[in-house]
Amino acid sequence: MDLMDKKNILIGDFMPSVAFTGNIRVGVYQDISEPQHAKLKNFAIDILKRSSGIWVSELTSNMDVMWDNIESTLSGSSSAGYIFPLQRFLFSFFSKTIAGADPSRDAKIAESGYAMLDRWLALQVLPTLSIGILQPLEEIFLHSFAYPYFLVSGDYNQLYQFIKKEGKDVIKRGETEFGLNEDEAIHNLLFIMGFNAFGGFTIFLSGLISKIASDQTGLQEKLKKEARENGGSTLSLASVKEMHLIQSLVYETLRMSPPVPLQFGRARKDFRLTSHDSAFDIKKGELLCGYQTLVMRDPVVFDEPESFKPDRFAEDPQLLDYLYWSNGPQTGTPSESNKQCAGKDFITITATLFVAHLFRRYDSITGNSSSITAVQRAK
Ligand code: HEM
Repeated sequence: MDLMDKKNILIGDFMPSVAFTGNIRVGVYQDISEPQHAKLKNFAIDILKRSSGIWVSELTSNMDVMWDNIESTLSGSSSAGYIFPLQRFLFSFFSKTIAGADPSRDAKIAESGYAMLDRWLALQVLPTLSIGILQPLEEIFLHSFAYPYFLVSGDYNQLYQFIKKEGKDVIKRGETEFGLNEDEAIHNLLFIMGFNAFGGFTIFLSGLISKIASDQTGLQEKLKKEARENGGSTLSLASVKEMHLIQSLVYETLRMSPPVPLQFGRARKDFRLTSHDSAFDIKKGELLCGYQTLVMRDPVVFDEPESFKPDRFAEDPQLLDYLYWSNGPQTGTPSESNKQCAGKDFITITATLFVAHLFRRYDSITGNSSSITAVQRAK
């Protein structure tokens, strides 16, 4: 971090208006040199630690709602789209674990909270997203201007009021233990919950479900065996330590398809950037972009880098030093002195439990990148 300044460049040199976050620059946009970054990062890390007691029970109960929903659609149709059921599950799960707020206490939020977040997210990232429309039309019509906040202000205000009312305990801790004011605590909570957690997991888990559901190599049998023979009769955070193949599958999915593939940094000073075989002179103030999808397919590090090998990391755990999806190595520790994802460990644990729970519930699932076409309940 002594080389790179991360101020205001989460998604490149374009930054959405701070109106989207209550006119506050939330922690993710702050560089470690800014005093507020440490408070906000420690707040985020603390939230996760404190919710560890309810994490697994909330995860499994909300997942059951999601799978029930998908099964009920499948009972009357040949396929069931899973993106919206997945997002409903994520919204409810993260509201409770991150903000301590129960959506079932607010009918409108319980019904549409996930869609409100989708609209709020879309307007912020659309100017930087490639959605594959014929060029130059995409540049002209989608990427040439920032979208105004007023289009989603109604949604955001409702989410704000929901967190303010139902997330009182977490907000109070932000105030008393991390020196935040009420507004800073709420807007940062909403950002962590909505942008980082909900946004990141929507991309990550849809990719993971798709990979598993479309597999033709016999992987499901192996995952099922491990999920049922290890980790105790009730899943817990500790179960993950006994599920080496499922964990490795999760890492391999993050290696091949990092949910946040681009990372940006502005050079604090002149320096020389070296790779295995080249060197580049970087000038102070230049904006660098790291493309994780390429970095994590480095043939010098990874054997057959373009092949998806679910047991790759179980076979060679030292490769975790080169797994960078969280803006730092998987063996690193997120802290106030770096910009590594605060949720790094919870994310891989959560995804491992997601797969373990799936194979305790089902013998097999079939589907593609958006739909489930068949499930077979565990016999
Ligand atoms: C699959 C889900 C997730 C992915 C892929 C992901 C990925 C990332 C990445 C790549 C960054 C660095 C961004 C940058 O500065 O360029 C980041 C930062 C961050 N993430 Fe995550 N994240 C996920 C979920 C979460 C969750 C559940 C939390 C909950 C606490 C979280 C909290 C944060 C925070 C607070 C930062 C900013 C760190 C800082 O300012 O030092 N993320 N995340």
